Amino acid sequence: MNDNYTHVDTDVFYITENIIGPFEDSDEYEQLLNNFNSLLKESCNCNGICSLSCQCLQSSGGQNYLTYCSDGQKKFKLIPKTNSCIIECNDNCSCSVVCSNRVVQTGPAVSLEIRSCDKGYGLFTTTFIPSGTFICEYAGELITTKQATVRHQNNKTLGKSNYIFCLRELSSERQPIVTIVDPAVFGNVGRYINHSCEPNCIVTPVRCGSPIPKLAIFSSNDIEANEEITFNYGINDEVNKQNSIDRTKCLCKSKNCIGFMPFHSY
Ligand SMILES: C[S@@+](CC[C@H](N)C(=O)[O-])C[C@H]1O[C@@H](n2cnc3c(N)ncnc32)[C@H](O)[C@@H]1O
Repeated sequence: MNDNYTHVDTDVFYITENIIGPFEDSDEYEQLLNNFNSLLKESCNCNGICSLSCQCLQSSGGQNYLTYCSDGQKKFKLIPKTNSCIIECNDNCSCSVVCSNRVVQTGPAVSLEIRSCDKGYGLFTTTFIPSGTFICEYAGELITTKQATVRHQNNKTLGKSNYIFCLRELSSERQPIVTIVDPAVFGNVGRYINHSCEPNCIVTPVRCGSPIPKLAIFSSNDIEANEEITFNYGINDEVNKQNSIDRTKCLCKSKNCIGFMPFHSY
């Protein structure tokens, strides 16, 4: 993976991809570890560049990315879908490493910059980013719901910022799949992305050879140079709009701001 970013503070360790969180004596941890050490069952046996019959694209419910050329370079745009299942070709596939179904695994956009702002640090772009572009992964420690609850409570007690992100999906058998990432101490450049009630990015689960999805951040609008990269930390979370007691004030300054940060439950 091509990722040359570094952290500003020395007490944060740079990782380019998710790592497994601390050992815990629980079934949930055992399952998490098992998934972390497993390979995704989907792979393709295409030759060279994949076509629409590629098994990974078929398992994704169709094409994931549109390929286009800009400034003489091959670029990719996320194709919006009703089902958000994205399976990229991976190390177990026989296709070329430059097949057009490998985007998130190649690493973050190169124009990102960590800057100080009114929310602490924030992530900005130094150049224009078109809508549908892969920005970066939100990578950190993969933790259980129990660990997330403990860490969240500790952060609250100590007045520390919370970095934990919880992604909920439904499997094809309608079973809940929960992925929790904490980049507070071990994380990549994605940990600097702040929340906005009117964001310019979305988080999409993307599977690249592992059953555990990467939390991939894509632009949902065109983003101008020097604009801050944001996503909504609690989209579809109805609790969001409920009482504001004990909630962190939101500083996103958007005209649709609900006034406080999304509620966390794991
Ligand atoms: C994933 S981190 C984002 C980067 C962080 N600002 C930093 O300095 O490292 C999430 C934390 O940033 C702060 N934050 C993010 N979005 C915010 C917003 N819209 N309003 C206020 N604080 C925000 C909160 O402290 C939150 O717990």
